[in-house]
Amino acid sequence: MSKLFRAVIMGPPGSGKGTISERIAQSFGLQHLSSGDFLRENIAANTEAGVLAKTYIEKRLLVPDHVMTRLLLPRLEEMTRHSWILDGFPRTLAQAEALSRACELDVVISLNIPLETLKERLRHRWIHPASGRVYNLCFNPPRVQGVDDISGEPLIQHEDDRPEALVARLRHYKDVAKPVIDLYKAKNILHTFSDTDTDRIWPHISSLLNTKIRTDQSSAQRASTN
Ligand SMILES: Nc1ncnc2c1ncn2[C@@H]1O[C@H](COP(=O)(O)OP(=O)(O)OP(=O)(O)O)[C@@H](O)[C@H]1O
Ligand SMILES: Nc1nc2c(ncn2[C@@H]2O[C@H](COP(=O)(O)OP(=O)(O)O)[C@@H](O)[C@H]2O)c(=O)[nH]1
Repeated sequence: MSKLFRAVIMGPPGSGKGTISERIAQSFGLQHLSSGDFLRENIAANTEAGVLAKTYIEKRLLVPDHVMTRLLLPRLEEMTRHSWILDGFPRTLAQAEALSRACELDVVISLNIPLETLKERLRHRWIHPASGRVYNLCFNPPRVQGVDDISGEPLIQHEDDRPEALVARLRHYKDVAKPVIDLYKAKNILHTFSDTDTDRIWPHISSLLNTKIRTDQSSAQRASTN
């Protein structure tokens, strides 16, 4: 059996984590687990963790680490037979440490996108709140303006995506993410990509994953034939 592949994608709001994770999921067959989408599913289903998480999200606070790990780690347990990419988790050092105790990561992708680009993207980001599907009026517009392609329901914009809110969100991201990035750098699994366009970053990510997944699979095959 080929070795399972474990990846995490990190980056500030608007850096393209969701967009790139979807491309990775489609191109490499990895399952994409977005912490934000998973929280929204739990909120919609009124689970205990969802009800609790909602109180923090409404106040624009991070959900506490113990709530996030109690929610996410069992979900990952259910995915032990799949290769996956995590988007939005881990967000803090405590979450990263809890994840390290649960499994070994192969690759961490960190997106480093200029502030002006993030502002511009988020200004044009439209979301289908029920599914988490994301559009951009220039980059990937919906077929009908203001309407989700699949459900036909209306799209919304987040208050937090206003350019005025972004600087504070970015500062917060940098403070919280720095120790996580340092941890993955020390483990030698961090790969950073810097550009203004997802389409220019994508070939580099794609060739990194091609190398990693192929190398891992052939060494797993060698191990199984020895
Ligand atoms: N790993 C996490 N730890 C704590 N809270 C989280 C985590 N992931 C998501 N959340 C909570 O869920 C909310 C929505 O998450 P989501 O990832 O969809 O959007 P975001 O973090 O606001 O921005 P973006 O997706 O643009 O980076 C967050 O604002 C936060 O309150
Ligand atoms: N113009 C432009 N928009 C992009 C590009 N990549 C992603 N987007 C859009 O930018 C917004 C933020 O991307 P998203 O994947 O949601 O980022 P996340 O917040 O890191 O998950 C979305 O509206 C995307 O459709 C790009 O290269 N150019």
